[in-house]
Amino acid sequence: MELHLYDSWERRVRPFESIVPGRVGLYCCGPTVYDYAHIGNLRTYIFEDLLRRTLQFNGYQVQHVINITDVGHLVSDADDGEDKMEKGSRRTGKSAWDIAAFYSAAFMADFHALNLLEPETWCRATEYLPQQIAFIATLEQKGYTYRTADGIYFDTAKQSDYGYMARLDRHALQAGVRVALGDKRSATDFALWKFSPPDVQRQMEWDSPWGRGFPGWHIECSAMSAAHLGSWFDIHCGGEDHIAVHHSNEIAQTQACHGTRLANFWMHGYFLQTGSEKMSKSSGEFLRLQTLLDRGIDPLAYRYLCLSAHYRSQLEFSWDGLQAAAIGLQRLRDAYHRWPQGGHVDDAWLLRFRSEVNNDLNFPRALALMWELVRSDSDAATCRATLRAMDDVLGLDLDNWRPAIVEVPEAVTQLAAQRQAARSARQWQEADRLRELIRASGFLVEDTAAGPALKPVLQGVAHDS
Ligand SMILES: Nc1ncnc2c1ncn2[C@@H]1O[C@H](COP(=O)(O)OP(=O)(O)OP(=O)(O)O)[C@@H](O)[C@H]1O
Ligand SMILES: [Zn+2]
Repeated sequence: MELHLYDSWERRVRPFESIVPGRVGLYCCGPTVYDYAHIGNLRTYIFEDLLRRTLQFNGYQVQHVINITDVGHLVSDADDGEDKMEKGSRRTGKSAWDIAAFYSAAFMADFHALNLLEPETWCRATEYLPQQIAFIATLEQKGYTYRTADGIYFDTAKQSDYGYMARLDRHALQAGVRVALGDKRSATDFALWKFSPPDVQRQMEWDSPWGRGFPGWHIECSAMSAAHLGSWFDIHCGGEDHIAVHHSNEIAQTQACHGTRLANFWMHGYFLQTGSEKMSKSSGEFLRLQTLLDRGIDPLAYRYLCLSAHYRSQLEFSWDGLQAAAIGLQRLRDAYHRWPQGGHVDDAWLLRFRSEVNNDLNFPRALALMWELVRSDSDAATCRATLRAMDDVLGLDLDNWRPAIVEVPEAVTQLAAQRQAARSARQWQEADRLRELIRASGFLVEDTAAGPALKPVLQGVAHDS
């Protein structure tokens, strides 16, 4: 099956063809580095990584760009809140520049722990001021901007199809608007350049033809994606919340400046939810990847969990779900490493796998197919080689996994010895009681030909079934 992807612009799954044969330009909106990423944010990057791996699996060379938002993302979409970076600076007592460096590094650590492929380019908004200023100047020349007391704004009334991707009803929106507009002419208008406030010293600010200040959040992505991929490239991604505002505004600016809607395909990852709410930094439970690590959960178990839900459906987080994913991953690793090396990929299985992932990244089905292979009576070496090929797309890094060396506590060793003695004396009930005590201490006893062996519960799960 040829690759088919859902395009939020057309709101349908359609065949994917790259603009330049064999090559794909992919731009993903990156983190705002004022705090740690939560695992909801990370779900979106996992989806984008799966997209990229699927493109590569289909033979495309992918030019992947991710930006780092280190200025201009205001706490409110209405352009009247504080810059998240300056707020983060107050919260931590460090400079905005320092927290940008600190949280970028933390983000990179999460990124690598999830086995996400390194993009060709990371770009920081603060390093692209000339490009953003030039973009705004062109919009001004073309008559799309106006000035207020606090900045330069984009005039959305100049575009009859503003907000098309979100199917925004601008008139209904305007009539129902409750927020103060300030000097804005319309609720959908957005800041391109904000002036530094006269009374507060900003840490991040620059000179511009309009006065000292800083760029709006949306302009950075239009300017940086165009700088690296041109003003018409293949795929632009982000989380579902970006459809209505951030991406609608990127499209509006680019249409005005370059006459394109920036990307041929617009793709969006749906939220990780806690209860009925989006996981977010400001509300609900804020779970970091480190929180999972602290509980002894492998980051790749979270990746596995994300594979089990389609990217266009919301995923409700639960510890039970994550634990089930950890067990599934461990069983897979055990199976993979039990099988001998030296086999050949079974093309028929791989073709079936391809048709699942090529069907708008249907990873839940691809995962099910992979389990069908694991449970099949195919030759073991062939299974290993085929699973290895599938893992190029799944990214579970099966090949590099090694069992952790876990030290068995002395008390557990003693319980195992007592159990062995009970077995020798044919005291089966006592032996079972001791087995349960050992399990409660986090270990399983396996009776092998060489005598009893102790394994940590998670590692031993595969043999339990
Ligand atoms: N709960 C979530 N599930 C999946 N993706 C999310 C979630 N929340 C945000 N995202 C996505 O994460 C990416 C990074 O967003 P960013 O760093 O700007 O955080 P944010 O949107 O400010 O997060 P928050 O709303 O928690 O403050 C974006 O693509 C965004 O759409
Ligand atoms: Zn963006």
